[in-house]
Amino acid sequence: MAELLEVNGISVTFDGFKAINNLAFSIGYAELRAIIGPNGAGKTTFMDIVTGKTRPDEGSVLWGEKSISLLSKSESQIANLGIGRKFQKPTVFEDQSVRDNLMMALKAKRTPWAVLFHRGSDGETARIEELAAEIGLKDALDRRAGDLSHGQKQWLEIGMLLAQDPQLLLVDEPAAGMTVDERNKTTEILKRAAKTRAVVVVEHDMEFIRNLDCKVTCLHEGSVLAEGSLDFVTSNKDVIDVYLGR
Ligand SMILES: Nc1ncnc2c1ncn2[C@@H]1O[C@H](COP(=O)(O)OP(=O)(O)OP(=O)(O)O)[C@@H](O)[C@H]1O
Repeated sequence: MAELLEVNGISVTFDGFKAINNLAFSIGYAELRAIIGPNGAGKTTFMDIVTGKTRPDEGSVLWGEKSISLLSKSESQIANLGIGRKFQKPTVFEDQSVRDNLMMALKAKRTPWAVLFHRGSDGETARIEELAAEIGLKDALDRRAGDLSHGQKQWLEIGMLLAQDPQLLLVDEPAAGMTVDERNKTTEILKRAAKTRAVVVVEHDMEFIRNLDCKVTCLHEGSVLAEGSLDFVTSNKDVIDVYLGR
């Protein structure tokens, strides 16, 4: 398959309400994509479908070179195939250090066989330092995660996901509650991460999306309303009408 993820014709109905309506979406192997859309557009439901939390009533969700159908996979199987998800609220182990949080995430990736023969390696220490540098927390490795700022906790959680080496990372509203400086750093982290994997960012903050400088998909009523550059999407008449509630 030319793309990493190809979603076609998916629909989901909750109690007679069509939350996702014949949605098509695809993303390449190393691509950054922003998903926008008004409240209730179906952004969260879409991510729930990709991660196996919600099953569509129809359509296909194909993954990777072998076009594996994700619809027959459980949530944990999908995670193991290489799809990581970051929810809006950071969930780190507050009483553990940044280093230990990253270490736990690295260990979670290992197969039972590798865990059995694990002795703790230089390679692992180096990988933790590399991850900490990627998320701008190299100087905070020995700090208690609970003492980090909101932005730093978000980066730590992104680092914990990167430790598991996902091929696709889904990130829900990363900029919410961040200072301008934290937002800028988050932009850098996500752009860097997308150089070697696919990253999908669901976000309401248009300035943040502009700085991501990537293709944008606008959802509305469970379908793609417009797709392209941010300027292209935000100058689309249907998008303007939806955002202005017309
Ligand atoms: N489990 C559910 N049962 C019933 N309705 C649901 C369920 N999950 C989502 N919906 C409805 O489906 C629609 C799409 O919701 P979804 O949360 O995917 O939108 P969203 O684009 O993520 O919105 P927001 O930007 O507010 O997070 C909404 O109208 C929502 O109320």
